[in-house]
Amino acid sequence: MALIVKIGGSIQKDEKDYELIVKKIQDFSKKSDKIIVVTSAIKNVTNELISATLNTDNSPNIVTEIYERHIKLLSKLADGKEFENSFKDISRLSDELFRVAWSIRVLDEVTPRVRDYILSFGERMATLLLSAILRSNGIEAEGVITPPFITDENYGEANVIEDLSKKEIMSILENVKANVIVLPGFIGRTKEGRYTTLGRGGSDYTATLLGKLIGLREVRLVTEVPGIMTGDPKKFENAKTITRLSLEEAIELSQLGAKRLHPRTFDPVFGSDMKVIVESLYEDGFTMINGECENNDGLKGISLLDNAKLITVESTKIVGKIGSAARITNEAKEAGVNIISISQPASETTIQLVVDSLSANRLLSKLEELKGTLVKDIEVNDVNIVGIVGCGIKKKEISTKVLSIASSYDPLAISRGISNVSMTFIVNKEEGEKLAKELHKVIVSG
Ligand SMILES: Nc1ncnc2c1ncn2[C@@H]1O[C@H](COP(=O)(O)OP(=O)(O)O)[C@@H](O)[C@H]1O
Ligand SMILES: N[C@@H](CC(=O)OP(=O)(O)O)C(=O)O
Repeated sequence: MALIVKIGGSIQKDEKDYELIVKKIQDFSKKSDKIIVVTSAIKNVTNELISATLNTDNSPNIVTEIYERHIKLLSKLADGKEFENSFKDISRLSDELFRVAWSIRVLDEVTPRVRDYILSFGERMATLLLSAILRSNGIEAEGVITPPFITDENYGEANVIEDLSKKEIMSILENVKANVIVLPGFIGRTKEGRYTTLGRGGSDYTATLLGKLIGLREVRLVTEVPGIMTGDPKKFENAKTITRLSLEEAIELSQLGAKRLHPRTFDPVFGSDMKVIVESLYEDGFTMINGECENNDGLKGISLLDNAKLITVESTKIVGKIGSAARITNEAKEAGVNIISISQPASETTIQLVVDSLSANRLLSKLEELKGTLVKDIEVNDVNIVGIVGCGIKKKEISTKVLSIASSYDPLAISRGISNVSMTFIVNKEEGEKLAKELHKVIVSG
């Protein structure tokens, strides 16, 4: 039976990492006759390519540095004919990237389509590098740099057209005879062949969606942390690995930002018996995601989003007026701003939206235009979003405990997530970390 193994960007930074990746693929090869490796861009490359699109003056320097990093790794980890051939392939791709970098420098303009084209080089170069390293270590591997998915033209967050993508993938599988196939995560292309991206963290989603389309039972997401943990280990010192998550819990945690997973990572698992395992390259420990809530499930994990704004739109003109909320949310759509949370009291005198701080100004300038007609006042507050996830929260004694802790932080809004397995609290910016840490203590102490 084939297996999908996703290799994250966090674990592709130096020679040692690649030695461990080779070993991991060799171990999997003993158990599976076909391995589909999905790779992310190497560490930090997507961020650097994004910065090239934002600082166009510096873009040729940024892409030169990216090229040199790939070649340095290749020269350390591949030799002879393998080095020569892959050096040529990576250089050819980099020439193309370099030409685009110069074009955006001259034009000083980057459309969403060009941005995705530029980002696509990260995963494509990583595919060439990783497959060359695997071959140099005696693994029969082939890299295919054409994205496996056909998508719509929603650049930056493209939607996969599943039936066309399935045909594409089946034809790749038929044509590639090697035991190990390396494919680029995160990217797709339109029917016309233009590059698209699936959204940040999209390689995890590539892996699970490939699993669904091929009909596989197991997808492994290999990263730098030993699974999905009770909290981000960089923020919560005593965070522990969560051994098992039901599908609903995993969906809630990924939506709330855990392990920087793409929010749709677990959608493909619905209605299938596929299990997803998140594991570390460096240490033991993993999280298994599959199945439904179990009776003894308690609280599992916490997330803290610490860069959000609460926008309160006030007006008596909203009261009882059909379509008011739609007008306001439409402004967000027009401004290209994702609404993280939305609420309205039954008196209908306010509508509250929580959005990412970085995009808040775009929405605010649109809402200002409604002043005098639909909107009377607009208030803006810096807030944190604290989410707690676990099937156990369905139990009254557990939800009461969580609510009693949260109530002492005077939450501005409280909401519940899918199948009732999460609670989210919007609190003032200064309170978020304290509340998250107190709730995390409850999770860790069991
Ligand atoms: N609940 C969590 N469990 C594990 N890691 C988390 C969690 N929340 C945030 N993270 C962060 O996610 C990082 C791994 O995600 P990412 O850098 O995207 O890995 P990769 O590149 O391997 O996909 C970790 O270093 C960790 O700091
Ligand atoms: N390289 C893309 C896609 C991805 O999933 O990366 P990673 O596996 O390193 O999170 C990003 O940074 O968004």
